[in-house]
Amino acid sequence: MDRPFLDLAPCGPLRGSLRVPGDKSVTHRGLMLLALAQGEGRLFYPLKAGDTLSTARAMQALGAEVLEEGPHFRVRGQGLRLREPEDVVDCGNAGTLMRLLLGILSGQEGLFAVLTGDASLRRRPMGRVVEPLRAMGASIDGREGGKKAPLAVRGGGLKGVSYTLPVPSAQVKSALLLAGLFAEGVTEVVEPVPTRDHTERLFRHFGLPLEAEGPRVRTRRAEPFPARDLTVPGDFSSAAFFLVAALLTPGSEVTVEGVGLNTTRTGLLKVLREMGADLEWQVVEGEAGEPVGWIRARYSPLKGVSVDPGLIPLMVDEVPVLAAAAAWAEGETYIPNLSELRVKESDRVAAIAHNLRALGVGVEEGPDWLRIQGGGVKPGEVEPFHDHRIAMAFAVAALPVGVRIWEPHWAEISYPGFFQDLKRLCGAS
Ligand SMILES: O=C(O)C1=C[C@@H](OP(=O)(O)O)[C@@H](O)[C@H](O)C1
Ligand SMILES: C=C(OP(=O)(O)O)C(=O)O
Repeated sequence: MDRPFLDLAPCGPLRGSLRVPGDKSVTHRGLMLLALAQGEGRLFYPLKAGDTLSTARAMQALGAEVLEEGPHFRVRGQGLRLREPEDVVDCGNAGTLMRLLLGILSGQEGLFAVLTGDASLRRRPMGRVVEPLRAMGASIDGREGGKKAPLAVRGGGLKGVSYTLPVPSAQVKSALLLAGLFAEGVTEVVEPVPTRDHTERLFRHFGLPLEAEGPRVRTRRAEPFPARDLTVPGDFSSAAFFLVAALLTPGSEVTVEGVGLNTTRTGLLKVLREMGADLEWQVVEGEAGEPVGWIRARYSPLKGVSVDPGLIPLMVDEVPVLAAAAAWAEGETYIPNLSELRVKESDRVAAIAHNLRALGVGVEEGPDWLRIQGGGVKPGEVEPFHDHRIAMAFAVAALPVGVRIWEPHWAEISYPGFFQDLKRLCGAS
């Protein structure tokens, strides 16, 4: 069978400004919380992409109304009580959807639901949410004793627990906090390493119970709560591709506007600055408790660095595009603490190493680290391994020399229109 591909010509300087699509994490959570609210609320500028459309469909299957109004969504919630779905709920490619929804469904008294997903999602570890949810009293079963989807949930009977996250994961934290809204007593999550805090900010936006004290976050059983409109900031993870593209293409200057600048997401900015990047940013306003502003990137000769392992959870989805920057830097870049990347949409450590080699870049791969020899890339072919971030990051890595990208449509999981935006900024038609 013919596989689709996209040939990108070498890109000249990138110039201009853009707005990237809405934040994926906030869109997933906004749809879920509006589905649990009472009455109607609008989600302004949400991400409408593969992953978040899976969430919209899932919440509809659970009884919420989700209507498109131009670029926005209008959601009519079910209150805290969802409807039993008539069929298996398909979470597509979205880990965030499956894990957070497991938390919500565990709390639904008597409701039965089965969650599945695509081949990638069915390979990903679900034991990390199933185990602590079972400790709260949830009844969940699935493949490999509940470690893999499809997973069947019979909701109800939850009691709060205190749970210390064994791996830094905002998805696990969020699943437990959502379950905690339906549990007797207090549910506490302790995170030794901070992760993105969108769930906590949205709990506050909707007036849901939340106490945060250092590494501890607590919630308790929620009373029915009214819907409230919510504006989604631009996705920092999507902006990152254009920032790095500008940094490594001579003569470039790109400004991304209206982008989320939550510091639990922007670890990449620190690493790039340390590499010598000419980057400026400013918070201009707050939306739904999230800081929003602009970021400007100008072409900069970069140098290799040894990345602080503590920054990885604050840039977990940006490691592929950091590898693109490292490929163009002078000298070696060492990126540690990557074990979580092995269980994303693809094994991203292996996918990064494969594509760097395909572009003529020296790379060594360890169990949880990468060592990349900078100095530029050669024209070649990019294999996304069915992973949106790999497709986009390596389009960026090869931008100055041109590249063939196999199955470019994977980008639509988080960024429909990515290649059009890239071509526009490159001055191509
Ligand atoms: O909570 C979220 O919205 C996300 C958390 C991260 O996953 P983990 O919780 O597995 O680290 C991230 O990789 C994913 O893209 C989105
Ligand atoms: C890991 C990602 O998403 P998810 O876990 O929701 O599939 C991602 O978007 O890079």
